[in-house]
Amino acid sequence: MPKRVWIIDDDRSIRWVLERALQQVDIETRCYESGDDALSDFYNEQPDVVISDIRMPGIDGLKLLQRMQAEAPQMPMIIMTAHSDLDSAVAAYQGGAFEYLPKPFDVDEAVATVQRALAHSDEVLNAGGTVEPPQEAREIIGEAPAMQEVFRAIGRLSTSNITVLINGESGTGKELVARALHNHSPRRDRPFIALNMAAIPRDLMESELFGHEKGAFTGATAQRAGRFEQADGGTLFLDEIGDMPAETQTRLLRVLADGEFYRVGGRTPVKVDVRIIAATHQDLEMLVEKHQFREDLFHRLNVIRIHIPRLSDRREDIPRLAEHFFAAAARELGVEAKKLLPETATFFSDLDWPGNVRQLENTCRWITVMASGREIHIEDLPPELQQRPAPTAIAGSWDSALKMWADAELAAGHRDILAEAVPKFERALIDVALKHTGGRKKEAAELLGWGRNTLTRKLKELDIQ
Ligand SMILES: Nc1ncnc2c1ncn2[C@@H]1O[C@H](COP(=O)(O)OP(=O)(O)OP(=O)(O)O)[C@@H](O)[C@H]1O
Repeated sequence: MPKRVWIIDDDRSIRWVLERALQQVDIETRCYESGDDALSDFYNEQPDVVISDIRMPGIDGLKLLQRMQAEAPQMPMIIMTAHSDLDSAVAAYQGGAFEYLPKPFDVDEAVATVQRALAHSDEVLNAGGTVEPPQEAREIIGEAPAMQEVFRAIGRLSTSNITVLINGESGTGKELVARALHNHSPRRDRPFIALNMAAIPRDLMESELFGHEKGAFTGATAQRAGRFEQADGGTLFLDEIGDMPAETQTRLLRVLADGEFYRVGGRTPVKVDVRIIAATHQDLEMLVEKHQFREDLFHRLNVIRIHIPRLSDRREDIPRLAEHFFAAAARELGVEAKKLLPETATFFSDLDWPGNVRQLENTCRWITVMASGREIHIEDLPPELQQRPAPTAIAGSWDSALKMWADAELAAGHRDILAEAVPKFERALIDVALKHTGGRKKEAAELLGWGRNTLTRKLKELDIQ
């Protein structure tokens, strides 16, 4: 069925532009000059997505949002306005808008937003009505080679239903990748169910996974479907699989082999078709060796393995990730997005981030709340991050910071970049050497590996006092 989008704007040219752009991607559109006209139709039939201006004669876009949300809370609405003031953006999000588009907007961007809203409404329908965070919150950022490798794997697996085992430290984005695998798989229109083994009490695990019959145990007052049944036709994401108790491992293995199972206390087998994606931060091979994880189950899960690098192994992604999290935090909190000053970005990229992307995300949220200015200085960072980065972190990454700088310079159209970089480089080394020798030039020259005269000449050239 073609998707239907309503466009509501008193400006004819906007209606026309959006209508044409959406029709080109096979989206059915209907246009309204006023919110009141749209509303009276809305009580009879509803589109998949509404895109509406705020300021219009008659009912305004925000009130319209309120009325439509009351009628159809699951339907995504996109709010646009020429007056891209903070207040209307905040009001739009608080009113439950899916996205806010300040005018003038790029038409492609508007179309992409509508498509995201449509995908979101599909997802909500499939999830049985629970509202999940907007799609763009799940964008995976990764230009580092190791992340490109992950993307390629997602692409290659997009036509298959094969079992995948994801490895990576806590907070590296395992769940995000699992969702991406699902969203790019033939099962994308079916449910994605995530379950964290480490978060479920042992004695509830079986009933959580396989459901139970009424009366199976004290408190089982009604029959309940387990996660396997809920995920039928779709994907079941088993996070922290290394924490699965031995007896559940045995049951899981049987389900994977037979494609059927019994609810707790049940006698009739339940058949399901579920794709398993498992994840762990542990070394499963080692758990197998120590007899803490069944070897046969390990082999069933370990068909395709995706490794997600720790954040400190993809430092080049840190500035973009930070920017992404600042934008998200700003939206959540209804404030302007913070921006890292270049030296703060470098400092960020040099940190070790033991909590990986999740720690970076939390830090960006903390800064958004705590820092007063828009531009973030090193002093604005949480105190525990302000200590000097470990020497290995510095040694390992100054060249990547340099590369980032060069990249930005060239992207900005600057030329002759060595002429700027080399003196900076020399000045930095000379400064540090002089600091180490308390300003004594002869020794500093030695530390640098220069003759004394060379240092004197350089000091003059670089105008260092
Ligand atoms: N490459 C990325 N781009 C954007 N956001 C990311 C990226 N990687 C992780 N995140 C975000 O960081 C947070 C942690 O990611 P996620 O929950 O997927 O990690 P995890 O490896 O499953 O963690 P755990 O093992 O602790 O459950 C999430 O909010 C996720 O959206």
